[in-house]
Amino acid sequence: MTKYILALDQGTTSSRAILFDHAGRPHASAQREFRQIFPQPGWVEHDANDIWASQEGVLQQVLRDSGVAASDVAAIGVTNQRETTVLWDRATGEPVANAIVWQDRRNAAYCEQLVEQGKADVIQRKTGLVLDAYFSATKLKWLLDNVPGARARAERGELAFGTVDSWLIYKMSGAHLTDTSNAARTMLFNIHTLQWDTDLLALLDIPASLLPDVVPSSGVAAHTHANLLGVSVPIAGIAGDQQAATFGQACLKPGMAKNTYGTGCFMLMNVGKRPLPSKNRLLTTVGWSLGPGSDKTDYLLEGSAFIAGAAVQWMRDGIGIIRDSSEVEALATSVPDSGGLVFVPAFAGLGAPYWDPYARGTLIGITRGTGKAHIARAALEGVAYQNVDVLSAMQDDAGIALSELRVDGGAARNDMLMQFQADILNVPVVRPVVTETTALGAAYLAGLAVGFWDSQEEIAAQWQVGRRFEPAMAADERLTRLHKWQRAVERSRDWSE
Ligand SMILES: Nc1ncnc2c1ncn2[C@@H]1O[C@H](COP(=O)(O)OP(=O)(O)O)[C@@H](O)[C@H]1O
Ligand SMILES: O=P(O)(O)OC[C@H](O)CO
Repeated sequence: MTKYILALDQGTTSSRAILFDHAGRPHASAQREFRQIFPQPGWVEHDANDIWASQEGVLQQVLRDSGVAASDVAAIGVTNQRETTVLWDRATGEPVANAIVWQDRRNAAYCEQLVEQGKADVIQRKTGLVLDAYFSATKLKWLLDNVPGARARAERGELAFGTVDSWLIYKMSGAHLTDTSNAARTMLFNIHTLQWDTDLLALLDIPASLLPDVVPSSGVAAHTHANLLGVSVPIAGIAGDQQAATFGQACLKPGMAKNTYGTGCFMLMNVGKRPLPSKNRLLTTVGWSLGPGSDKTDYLLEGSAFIAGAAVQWMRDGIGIIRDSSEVEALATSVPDSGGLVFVPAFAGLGAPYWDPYARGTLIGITRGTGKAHIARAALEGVAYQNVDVLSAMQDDAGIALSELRVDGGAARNDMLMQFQADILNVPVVRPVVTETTALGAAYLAGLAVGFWDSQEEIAAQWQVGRRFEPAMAADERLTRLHKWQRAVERSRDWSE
């Protein structure tokens, strides 16, 4: 039997390749950063060729460095930064423009026009999404309307659109497809019928010929070109990174939730086999489809905060109060508290449940005694406070109280942040042994499809607690702090003009 599943994790700032063994443990990994392009304030782009070059580079490197033969890889799982929009020429395989990244806000005004035209309700009903520039649809429309000749070429059937999963799979195999979890992030996909929605395509003037075929998240979808690895390997798992992390955290039953602390923070809760509409401006999204049809599909509720680890990066690169992200914990714990300072990390507006693109980062309560340690502490606390708003919206929507929150992502290695998160949520926070849960989720989806793993029960049994953080804050202190946080949030809102 083949020995490994190879997961490709294409994130916002880096591409990773990880080989997983039967126990669901990482055997070897490789990672490469790639270029971020900021052409104007609020715009964020990637060169899709850089994305592919970095991903192919780590794919080859992990096999070379570990000495694992491609013939020992049972299948490939692909997981990716979501919503980021790639448009390429079917004949040459060349992108027609830079990819527009999920963080890009260039279409905020157009989205407001759609809201004014009363389109938000129909969009939420069909797609589960809050009408926002975050999703792919308005990014694709922008490319068609602004890249010279693109619309005419699209109408002649010469171009292909895809999220990053589609782009990577096209480069590896020539197939043009995506899975239900990624399709659900385009704002063009009906999450009830699991098909592209013709009304939304018409509303946004998007030719259907651009779109990839939609396949289940687990299932042999394509095979790699033989010249990529010397042998052809099945591509058998595909999922957006946050959905993959939810699967990798084995949140396989309704009511189970995880939070990933990367650049941003993404909390997702399994709500079962039916999409649950949110009354609190959270997103309803496809988690994964283990086969065709909605009875094989798990749905999730999602709340995102756009800034988490990025606040730590800012303290390192922007104001230079730390030299390395790992120093933030020692600095923050060098003071007993934040000295009354509150930090709302709304650098890119506020995500769920506020959806305020005009909010901005706010540091309030500065006194003569405020020092850099207080700023570090307030920043970590601010990352955690944002999740209180998201979790209370989620518990209200789902009608349940969470029994524990599973956590992962680069900033989840920060023990102070995790303890404060447990305290302020009043919910136990649990960090697993394997924290590469995004890649692991993609590996599980691929491995289930080719019989490398047999069942979801086997996967759930592999999940192991690394460390558990129990809430230890008195209720009155928590409420006092949350009240102060709410006041700070109000001051951060509606700031940018
Ligand atoms: N010890 C730490 N404490 C807090 N944040 C950290 C720590 N180490 C890394 N980070 C943050 O984690 C983020 C990287 O996590 P990762 O999961 O790789 O993110 P992404 O997938 O979004 O690129 C960075 O923003 C970094 O600032
Ligand atoms: O690349 P990440 O890990 O920051 O994830 C980005 C999300 O998929 C955006 O929706």
